[in-house]
Amino acid sequence: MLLEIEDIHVHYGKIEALKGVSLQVDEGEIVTLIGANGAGKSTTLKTISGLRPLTSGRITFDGKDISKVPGHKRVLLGIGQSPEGRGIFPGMTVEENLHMGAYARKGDLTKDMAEVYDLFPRLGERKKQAGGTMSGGEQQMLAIGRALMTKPKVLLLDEPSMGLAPMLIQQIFKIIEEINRRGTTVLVVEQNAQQALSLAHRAYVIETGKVVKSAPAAELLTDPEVRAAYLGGDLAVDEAANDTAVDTTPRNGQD
Ligand SMILES: Nc1ncnc2c1ncn2[C@@H]1O[C@H](COP(=O)(O)OP(=O)(O)OP(=O)(O)O)[C@@H](O)[C@H]1O
Repeated sequence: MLLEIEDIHVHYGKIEALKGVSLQVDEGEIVTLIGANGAGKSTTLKTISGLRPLTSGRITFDGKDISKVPGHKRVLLGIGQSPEGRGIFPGMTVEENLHMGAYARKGDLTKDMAEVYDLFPRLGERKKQAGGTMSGGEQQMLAIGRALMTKPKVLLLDEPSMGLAPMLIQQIFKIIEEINRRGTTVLVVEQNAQQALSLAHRAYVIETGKVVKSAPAAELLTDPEVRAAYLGGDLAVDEAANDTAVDTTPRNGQD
């Protein structure tokens, strides 16, 4: 197992945001964490990357207890995060932003930069453009590219689809799949449960700071409770809607 979180409790002042979350990520997997606003998804990722301290519980990464390891050292161990809201450096060019991702590494970055440009040709076309002048989708690509420059064993993605047009969402999810195919384990937090469950191997559902379900992602796509809460309806309703959509029989006098 690459990453294991055991019974973590996390507070913001007196508010307990995580009330005993446990989850595991195996090497090579794409795992997703879905849940409503405020459920604790982002907090879980921030706690894994070391941006939030644990009140109690344990995080083990690559066989090592990292619960008390500071965030900048977790990056060196192989935990890379693309944060919610992207957090790129707006005044720096695309190229400079990518270099920042690798600031703690020595050696020639040419090959790694080329790999990011291969995944995101759009970034390659815009190496000298300031990050802050890029479109939302391009900034999302840049944030993921920058996280990849840390050479992570696990890539943590917080809401990669946020604020993007449907076509771009498809594109970003395809790229995440390709990043995983090339060998990086992925833990992705998403509001867009349909997309996330279609992409991931396994999924956890989190509600008010607790994991309430975990299963293969494909199973959750047809789980009635998950459908009702996160996928906008139950399967029977969707199937009925599909039947109507493919029914091309002319209706006399109605067209
Ligand atoms: N900086 C903060 N200070 C105080 N409370 C916070 C802070 N950040 C998050 N919280 C609270 O912790 C809980 C979990 O928030 P979190 O951002 O992890 O949820 P989320 O599932 O990622 O939601 P969203 O999808 O809306 O981003 C919420 O009740 C939230 O209000």
